[in-house]
Amino acid sequence: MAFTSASNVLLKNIPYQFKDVSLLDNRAYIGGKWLPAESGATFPVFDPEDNVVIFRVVNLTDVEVHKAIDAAQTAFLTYKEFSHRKRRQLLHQWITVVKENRDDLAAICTLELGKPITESYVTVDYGLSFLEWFEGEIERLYGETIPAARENNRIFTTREPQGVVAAITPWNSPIAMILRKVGAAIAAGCTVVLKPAPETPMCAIAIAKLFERVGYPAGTLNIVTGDAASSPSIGNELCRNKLVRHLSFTGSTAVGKFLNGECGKSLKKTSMELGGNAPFIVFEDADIQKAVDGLISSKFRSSGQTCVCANRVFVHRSIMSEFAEKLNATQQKTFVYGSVWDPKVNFGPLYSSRGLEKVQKHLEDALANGATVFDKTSNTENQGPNFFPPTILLDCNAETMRFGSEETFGPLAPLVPFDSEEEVLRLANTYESGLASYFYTENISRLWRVAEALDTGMVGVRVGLVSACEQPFGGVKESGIGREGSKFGVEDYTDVKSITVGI
Ligand SMILES: NC(=O)c1ccc[n+]([C@@H]2O[C@H](COP(=O)([O-])OP(=O)(O)OC[C@H]3O[C@@H](n4cnc5c(N)ncnc54)[C@H](O)[C@@H]3O)[C@@H](O)[C@H]2O)c1
Ligand SMILES: O=C[C@H](O)CS(=O)(=O)O
Repeated sequence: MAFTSASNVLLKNIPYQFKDVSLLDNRAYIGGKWLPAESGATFPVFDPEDNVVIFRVVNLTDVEVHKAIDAAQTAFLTYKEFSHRKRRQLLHQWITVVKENRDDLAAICTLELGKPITESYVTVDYGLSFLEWFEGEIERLYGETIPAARENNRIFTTREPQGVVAAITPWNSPIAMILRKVGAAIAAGCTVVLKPAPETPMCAIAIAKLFERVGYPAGTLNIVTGDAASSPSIGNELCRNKLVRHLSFTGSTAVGKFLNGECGKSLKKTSMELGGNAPFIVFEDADIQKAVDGLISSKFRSSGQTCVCANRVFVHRSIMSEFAEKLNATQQKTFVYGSVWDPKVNFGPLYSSRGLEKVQKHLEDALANGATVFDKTSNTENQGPNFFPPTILLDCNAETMRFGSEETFGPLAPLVPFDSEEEVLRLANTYESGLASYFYTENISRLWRVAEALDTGMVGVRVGLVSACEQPFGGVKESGIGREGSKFGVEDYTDVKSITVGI
């Protein structure tokens, strides 16, 4: 297998040869220029497989962020005059270059996130599906004519792009999260200042490298890299600068609440895609193997590191032992471990030691409060420092154990017994989050009752995966504001203007 350092940016040899090394850049992208931090500061990016530093990326402050916002505003004044047809044609070109560089993008995702390479291709294709959906939406951003009460008036509406969007994205599924957010804003006619997660900045930089090859005005997309948690001036600038019309955040509920509050001071529009704590309910009349397959695809996807992963697994007491047996047998047959560069491997490490610590704390807490581990997952030896195997817990209680009120974000499947529909709906709806929920039943009346009763933005019925470009993605309660993907995702970056004409 060829071992090569793709450029002086990549600080580690990997078993992959980049086709286009120009995608590997460690600088910020502002006003169409690739720039270092004015302070010269950089921050490290680690390989989750072995905690080795693989990149050092520029670490900006509000100084550069302010310049990026100015560049985005200047670009907006030009870009907003482009016809919808021209915007669609440009987006189609971006889609084409992303497709042409799919292999390198998947490799960068595997490098930064420790995602098995096959899963990285899935996340690139998932991100592409959003761009393709948004391309179709651009020329459907219709207005309306409205019958006026006053006879000599005529009223019509238009949908207008809001302007500069500040976008902040998380480390998990970085390519998809960036394209789902930035693609919608660009399709709507807005310009963007993107602050990617410090764990996966190179995915954002590579996407910007490809964006740059299309004929957008300089400053339409800007990338400001930095560890905003330890350098709050970045977030302060994005929240306070009055040229920013919309702050679109995907990340933890705690940070989302903070940013939403800050944006409230200048009454910015915000989109918030926050944390979840998905209940996964298996009723006594469910097809048990289908429910097991659904849980495998929800709970263990991306090693449990998605916002829509099942977090609390409620199983009717009468089928608990059969369900647990089938779940363990199925997960032992499903997962292949080893190097994330091996296309046969489908289960990778957690994204960092911080992620590992959180899952370990949830496991220890559950065991200390009466839970027991069901069997031991086989053949997981000799995995890296951030590896945590798929783990099934029995005798769990969602009201007394931490997983019941905190997002685990790892491959821990706590099975909680329940006895009635009323009890499980009360348990499912107690938590402040309301992103996704799932349930399995073969009873059609129960299907409608429970789908309508679950207090989440998205419900999966006899499926463990709800995410798709055509589906409005988002939560209620403390899981967020607004929807991404679908037609709603693009409309969220437009304002409806009403025009009344006297004749
Ligand atoms: N609802 C969704 O669509 C969705 C999708 C993916 C992840 N998530 C959630 O994201 C979380 C995991 O991602 P994470 O660990 O990157 O979350 P995080 O909130 O720690 O960070 C998310 C982003 O916010 C930035 N950030 C952190 N503090 C900031 C501040 N003070 N000012 C400005 N920016 C700041 C980070 O640098 C990163 O870019 C989980 O809770 C998961 O549920 C939600
Ligand atoms: O982790 C959060 C993602 O939005 C989940 S998904 O990749 O969209 O299913």
